[in-house]
Amino acid sequence: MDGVLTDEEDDCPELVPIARKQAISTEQIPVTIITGYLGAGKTTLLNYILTEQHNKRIAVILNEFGEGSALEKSLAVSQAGELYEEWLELRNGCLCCSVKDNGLKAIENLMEKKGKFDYILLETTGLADPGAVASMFWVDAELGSDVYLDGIITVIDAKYGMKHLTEEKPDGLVNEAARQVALADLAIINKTDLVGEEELRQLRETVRSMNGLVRILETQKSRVDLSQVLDLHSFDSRGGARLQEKLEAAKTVQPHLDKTILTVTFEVSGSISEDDLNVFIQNLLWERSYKNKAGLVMNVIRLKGIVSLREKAHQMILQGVHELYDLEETPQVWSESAPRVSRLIFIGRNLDQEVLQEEFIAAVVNGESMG
Ligand SMILES: Nc1nc2c(ncn2[C@@H]2O[C@H](COP(=O)(O)OP(=O)(O)OP(=O)(O)O)[C@@H](O)[C@H]2O)c(=O)[nH]1
Ligand SMILES: [Zn+2]
Repeated sequence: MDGVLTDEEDDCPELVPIARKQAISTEQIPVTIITGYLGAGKTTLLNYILTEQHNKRIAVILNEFGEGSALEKSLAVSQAGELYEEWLELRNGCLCCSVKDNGLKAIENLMEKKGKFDYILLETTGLADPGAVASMFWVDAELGSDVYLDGIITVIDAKYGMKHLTEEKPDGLVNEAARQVALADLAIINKTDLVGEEELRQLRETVRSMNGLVRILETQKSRVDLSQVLDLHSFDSRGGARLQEKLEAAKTVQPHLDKTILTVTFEVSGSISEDDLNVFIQNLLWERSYKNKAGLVMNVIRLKGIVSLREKAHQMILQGVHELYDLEETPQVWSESAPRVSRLIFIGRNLDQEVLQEEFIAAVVNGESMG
């Protein structure tokens, strides 16, 4: 890059897919995002984790990003029972960049003032889109930040969850509760004391049909086994082996309602070139050029995969959240004796398994015919 950076360029770094990323150092602090509809039990979960967990210094952040148009937002952080507040200044025009810069800066400021935390729990407000918050931590972690995204937990109300998940929004958008389930690495169905076994089973199946990757726990008063909640490594290569198992077990499920979120998955043998994979993903996430058989544009909220790149001896993990995606090398080497297989899973709306698989196969074949 040449010459002087203008203020604007300085404030709004360009978003580019990052292929090479440094291994996560032990210095980086995990961030777990806790989301879920109003009253589902997020705060109860936070408090449970704080009382159960005695050997970690946990900072709790209550988040209001992306809501309203106020120019300043506060970030409340509690540690060891004390509450601190940091103010975020949202600069003109570019909300996502401002939130990204300032949210992390606020956390870094806090660590300077209060000493390092071992873990950050971030509770979003009930109507927030956790995708925006997730991408803030996810992208920046790759730029050498102090924090990294460990996982997204969605708390679901056993009694009212089904109503929230199946609510249709008048504008045809995906409702907030469904979006939160689509993004989740872990779904906690809470308040099981309020429902019968059949009601619980239906909710569990609905959650499963929306998100074929999510781990589901059922709780009362958000009491969970902490080892299933913290240090999930859902966004980095340390979660690779677990992801491979999940991908092999995942199935495309036909949803009951056609406007709902669904999961589709497929596997394709052979290898794809990195360029062709980028084109496939960018057509899907950025150009929005893939449509289902009804002619509706596919809308992917989350994607994951283990992919065989022609250029690589190692398995690659592919991850996507909304428009962001990332490809990371895993420690796992492809076996010489067995054929290579790429497995992908997509969570979103208007997805068609056959169409996606055909597009992916076309990209694999394209690379082969090029030599
Ligand atoms: N019956 C029952 N009530 C519960 C359970 N877990 C939490 N609650 C209650 O549900 C209410 C809401 O819980 P919170 O933890 O505040 O929920 P939240 O998701 O943080 O709510 P908001 O921040 O307002 O969106 C509280 O009154 C809790 O005591 C449960 O397992 N069973
Ligand atoms: Zn709360």
